[in-house]
Amino acid sequence: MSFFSTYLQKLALISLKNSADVDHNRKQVVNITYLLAIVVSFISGLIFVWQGWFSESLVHWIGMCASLVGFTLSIKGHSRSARMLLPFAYALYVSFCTFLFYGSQSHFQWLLIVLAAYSVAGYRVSSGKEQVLLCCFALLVFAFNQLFAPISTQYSSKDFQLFVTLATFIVAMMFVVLIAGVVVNKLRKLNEHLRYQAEVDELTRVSNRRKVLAEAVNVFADAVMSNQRCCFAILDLDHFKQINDRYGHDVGDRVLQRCAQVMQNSIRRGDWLGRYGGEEFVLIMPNTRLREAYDIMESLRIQISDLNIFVEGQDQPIVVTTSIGVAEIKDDTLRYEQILARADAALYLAKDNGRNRVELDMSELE
Ligand SMILES: Nc1nc2c(ncn2[C@@H]2O[C@H](COP(=O)(O)OP(=O)(O)OP(=O)(O)O)[C@@H](O)[C@H]2O)c(=O)[nH]1
Repeated sequence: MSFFSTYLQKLALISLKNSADVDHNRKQVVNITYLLAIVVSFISGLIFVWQGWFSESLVHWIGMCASLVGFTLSIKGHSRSARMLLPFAYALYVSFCTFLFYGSQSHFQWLLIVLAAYSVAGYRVSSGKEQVLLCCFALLVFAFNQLFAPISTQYSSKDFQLFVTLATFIVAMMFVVLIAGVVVNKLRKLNEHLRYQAEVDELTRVSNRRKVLAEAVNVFADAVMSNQRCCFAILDLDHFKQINDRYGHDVGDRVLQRCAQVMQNSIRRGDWLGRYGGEEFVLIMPNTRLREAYDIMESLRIQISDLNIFVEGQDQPIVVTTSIGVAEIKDDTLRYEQILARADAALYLAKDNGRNRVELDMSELE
């Protein structure tokens, strides 16, 4: 079932690959509904041919052609026409089959329930009126079939009706599963997108201040509970204002991006890097002693100072340096903000001592 649903969903995405279209999921629902209609009418047509009911099988082939037309319209971009055609083609096909072949006792008319699910997932939330109309339409057609279709016909033996009932249940179930899959997928992607927006700094693509400070709380709590060490470092690019003033804000942005990239590439698994604000970054290093943190920061400082950033219109590359302050958790540290404050004090020291250097929190060295 999941194998089938994966391939059906992929097929439904034929025309939608790489689409940034906001209607992406609704189109996918329309395509899935058409594909299911194609499969149902095709299998029904084959069964009728196998039974020797050649002329009767025409109803199924016409149903299949109508579904193919709708699917083609949908993938060619005529979404509105495809969306409008579907309920009518579907209702006509179900009614013809119920009246002419299966009879109301086969429960084939229950396939109309698919239109209710389709009205929810295939239309915009703002199209409430259309959705209600479609549900009413499905209900009316269902009632019409239930009340006026013959209970059985010459084609529908008891066994055949049982087969149609089971097939109807399976198709309706598959449809609901596929549509639920589309909706859940959409919600998952939306959730991921919102989380990305909430946690990632747009310019540098590293964690933003909110996210990295949330991780600082976790790392600090873990360190306290497991009686382990952890270090926080604050990194600040030197004389960044001059870069902005000399080369412009856009170039300043590029410099920030390149430096963030270097930092991101050189941090260890389990470390957390985030943009603290402006040209300042914070690095959280769990389970790390001050000396080890110093070595890591020293290596990072050298990598940044070795960066030659070429920009258009400039013969000489831009060279940027960074000052870094590092502090370690202490036995009497009660809140993570205390480590950050000590790292900040060490950073000021690095600036005061001439920049492009790493300074450790002095209180640790006493
Ligand atoms: N291009 C760019 N500039 C930024 C961004 N955020 C902050 N800045 C700039 O970063 C500069 C920071 O300047 P200062 O705080 O004076 O620090 P500095 O020039 O780096 O000097 P020191 O830190 O003392 O070495 C300001 O000019 C801000 O406008 C940003 O996202 N993009």
